[in-house]
Amino acid sequence: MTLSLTTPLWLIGAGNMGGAMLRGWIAAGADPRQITVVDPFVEGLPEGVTLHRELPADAAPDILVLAVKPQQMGAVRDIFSGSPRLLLSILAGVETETLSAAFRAVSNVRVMPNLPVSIGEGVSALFSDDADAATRDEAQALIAPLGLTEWIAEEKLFDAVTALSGCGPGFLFRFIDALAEAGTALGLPADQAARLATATVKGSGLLAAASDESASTLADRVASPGGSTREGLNVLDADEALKDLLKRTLAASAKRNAELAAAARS
Ligand SMILES: NC(=O)C1=CN([C@@H]2O[C@H](COP(=O)(O)OP(=O)(O)OC[C@H]3O[C@@H](n4cnc5c(N)ncnc54)[C@H](O)[C@@H]3O)[C@@H](O)[C@H]2O)C=CC1
Ligand SMILES: O=C(O)[C@@H]1CCC=N1
Repeated sequence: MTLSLTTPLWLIGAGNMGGAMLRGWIAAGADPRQITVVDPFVEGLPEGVTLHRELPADAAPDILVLAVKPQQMGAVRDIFSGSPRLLLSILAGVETETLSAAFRAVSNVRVMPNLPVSIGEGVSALFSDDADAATRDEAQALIAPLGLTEWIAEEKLFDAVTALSGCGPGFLFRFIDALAEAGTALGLPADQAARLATATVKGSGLLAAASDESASTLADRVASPGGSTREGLNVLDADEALKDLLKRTLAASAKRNAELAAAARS
């Protein structure tokens, strides 16, 4: 899916996530000359992108993508005098009402992307309660080249999608590390175990995405009756150990998003 920017886009904050979206957009064909970044510290931006260390006084962005940390939103709001037509915010836990009061955009769309957007394989959840159909289509066209996009019906579910797909890559990277370490504990060289673990997660994810069968059925296909996968699954399934661990993991992330929202409201 290619991206053609028809209007200039301003990206405020190009760190881990803003930078990943920027790379994803340019890889998808966006003209870097249509993109302006405002970031006091970022280095190594793609060629052709305009960089300002601070927001110029006469800046009047049409599309503003806000990608600073929630705790940095106040500093951006205080120097921002214009009213963008469309605000896309990726700030975890900062609600539409807070964004709308701070930036006075005509339309506000919350987006929760994840890190694989940099290679067009991300997941982005979107929510808006004030964008009309054409503006929602515009937001969708901007985000869809970065991977799967899903509109969320209620803003209260945003903390849940943030925990699942926004934070999810962090949990999966940890899983890859743990899988590799477990292989090393059985005697494999560490670098080889890391390659095997990474490729196993990659291939399994691709297969799950391409298959009509559920992940649960696919797990059963790996587990031959009386074989060794079943013995391993029995460990993960005992007392729902893995399910319980992930429920607690996502609940902790969702709780933190709610705390960030409360802090941003005040
Ligand atoms: N890292 C991730 O995987 C994800 C992050 N997010 C959201 O993305 C936002 C940014 O997170 P990260 O990229 O991880 O943080 P980060 O710290 O890597 O990036 C923040 C960027 O903002 C810049 N910045 C700081 N003050 C600024 C200002 N006044 N004006 C302009 N730029 C300023 C910093 O120099 C930095 O480059 C957060 O709100 C987070 O909730 C959302 C989904 C996933
Ligand atoms: O850790 C964070 O707060 C952000 C939100 C989703 C992923 N990273």
